[in-house]
Amino acid sequence: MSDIAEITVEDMVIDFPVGGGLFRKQYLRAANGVSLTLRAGEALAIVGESGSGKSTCARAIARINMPTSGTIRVDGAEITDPGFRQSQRDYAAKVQMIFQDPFGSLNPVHTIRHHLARPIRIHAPKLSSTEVDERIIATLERVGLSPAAQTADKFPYELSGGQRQRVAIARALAVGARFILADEPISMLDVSIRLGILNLMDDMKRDGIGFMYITHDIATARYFAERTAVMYVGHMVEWGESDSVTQSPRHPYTQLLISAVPEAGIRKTRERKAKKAEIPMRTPESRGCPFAGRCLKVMDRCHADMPPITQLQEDHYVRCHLY
Ligand SMILES: Nc1ncnc2c1ncn2[C@@H]1O[C@H](COP(=O)(O)OP(=O)(O)OP(=O)(O)O)[C@@H](O)[C@H]1O
Repeated sequence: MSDIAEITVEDMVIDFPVGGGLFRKQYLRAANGVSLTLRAGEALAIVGESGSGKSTCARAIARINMPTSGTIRVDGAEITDPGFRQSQRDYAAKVQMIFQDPFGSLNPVHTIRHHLARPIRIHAPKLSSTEVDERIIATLERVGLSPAAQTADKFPYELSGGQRQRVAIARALAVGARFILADEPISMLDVSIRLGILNLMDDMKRDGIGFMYITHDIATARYFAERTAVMYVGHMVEWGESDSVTQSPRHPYTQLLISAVPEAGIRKTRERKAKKAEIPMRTPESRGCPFAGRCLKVMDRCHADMPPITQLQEDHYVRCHLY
């Protein structure tokens, strides 16, 4: 299977059934009209609070969730199309997810060697035992876990959180991942080691790996990702080049996220500018801007109509009736 250059999501909607009666099912709309592109060698950060649909979108790209509508294309070929040529196994090798809790995805009774050998054998059954071992050692070295031979013989509990996340990254690389969907990969790690993981992933971009970097933290999005998309309850509200989105945020929700970032040397966060309100649950029947209930600049039409997309700069877009 050839390398993937681009994964494009267009107008993706994902509904989950959440109850209702026999004749009238109720659905939660976890993603609505999501369109984004992941490119080899680049990172796209998806930023938003809990429940904004970030993981749901990543799971759809990993083919764990099926979109209700919309398309996901890999170099132009639609992955939900029955004629899609790549097998599920090939695709799973090239597009891998890593998660917040690296310990959760590692079995405490097996060594790191076992954790890497198993997926390599599944995805490359023709390799000899020596070749499998060589690949394990090379990959552990690639992610900075040296001496690799010693690390390979360790059990997950003998590694720090940061080292475990490196093992998770190694496992993705070992089977030939070209895109990594990283779901809050540093949020459970000690602050002192977060930067090391971000730098490793940054380094991997130079080898052509593309990232979807899911985070609550817009400050790290700017540090690591070339492009940033801000999501609120299933909707992309602002997106584009990370510097532009984070330095000139235009959507009131992006402005709120930025205002919550503590400035260097200042302990207190700046005053948050938004109404206190419950994060709404969207359904297929919901109308208007999802942020209307919290927005200080809300207008009548915000409750009635979803704002159209406005292009602010070459690579900076917003969905807000103010523009
Ligand atoms: N399988 C499911 N069935 C029903 N609802 C779901 C399912 N998966 C996700 N949801 C709902 O979809 C919405 C989006 O969830 P999702 O996990 O994608 O958000 P998130 O932005 O990744 O949040 P977090 O940062 O907490 O991981 C939430 O309201 C969640 O409860």
